[in-house]
Amino acid sequence: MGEKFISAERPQTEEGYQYHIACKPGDVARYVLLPGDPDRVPKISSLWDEAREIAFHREYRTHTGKYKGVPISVTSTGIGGPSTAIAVEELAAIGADTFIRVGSTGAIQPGIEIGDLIIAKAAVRLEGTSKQYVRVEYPAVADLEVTMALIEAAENLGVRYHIGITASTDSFYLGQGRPGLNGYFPSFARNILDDLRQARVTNFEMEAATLYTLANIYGLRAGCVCAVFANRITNEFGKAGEKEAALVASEAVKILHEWDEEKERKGKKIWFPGLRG
Ligand SMILES: O=P(O)(O)O[C@H]1O[C@H](CO)[C@@H](O)[C@H]1O
Ligand SMILES: O=c1cc[nH]c(=O)[nH]1
Repeated sequence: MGEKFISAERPQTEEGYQYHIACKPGDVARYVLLPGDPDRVPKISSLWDEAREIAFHREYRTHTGKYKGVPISVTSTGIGGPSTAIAVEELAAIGADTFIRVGSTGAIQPGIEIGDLIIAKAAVRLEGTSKQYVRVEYPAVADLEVTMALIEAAENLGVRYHIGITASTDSFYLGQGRPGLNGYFPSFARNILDDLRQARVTNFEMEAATLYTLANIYGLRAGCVCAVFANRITNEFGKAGEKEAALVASEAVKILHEWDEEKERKGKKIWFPGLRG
């Protein structure tokens, strides 16, 4: 990437390499999948027709390739809002406009099993990053098209999925109602899980609220599909559903690409079921 940056306000090199993600214009597709874990990047891109590693800098690992002929990228965000906001800022600056978080999550409602998928139609903003962008009353909502494409992909693939509201936290332990070290569990943390469950929140994870808030502010599209690793009702934990989430997200990109072409042909701003055919 080189070490000479042309601005402190928006650090990038003359070629347009972004300071954190180490990618430049042309390196990523308009559709970018966003797992938290850098190890998930090659697992996701191995499901595509072709892929190559573009960069791996800090927590940001990027692969670009094609899925069923459609240009697609994946960049890991690392854990939490701050690093996710940086990923969105820098990916959008080099041409990405559609994001799908491919995460893991903890389910807090009955009837959701380890390995099931949860598609988040909205996110409770329990993280801090989005609050540095806009007032707390602003909603963190998913894009309608991306969410519909995720649902269609999950249906086509025949996987078990749920649609819900995720709560995105800055803390995996206290913030998600888990006791800390040596049983540290203050009263404000003890009730969080039950309060959110009563409000029909489906799950906990740590990035969707930041992603949705920034996407709406900037006029980008974002959605989220997560594999359930933790069942907070039965106290089970298992790393299942990762491949299914990656397939659903990749397939959703193919669907979105078709819908985007259909919109273009018909001069429409948004895809809706009646447009089909
Ligand atoms: O598996 P990823 O995508 O990292 O997502 C979840 O896993 C991490 C916590 O274990 C947090 O990033 C949370 O959101
Ligand atoms: O319980 C969980 C599992 C995965 N990711 C989270 O943030 N929480």
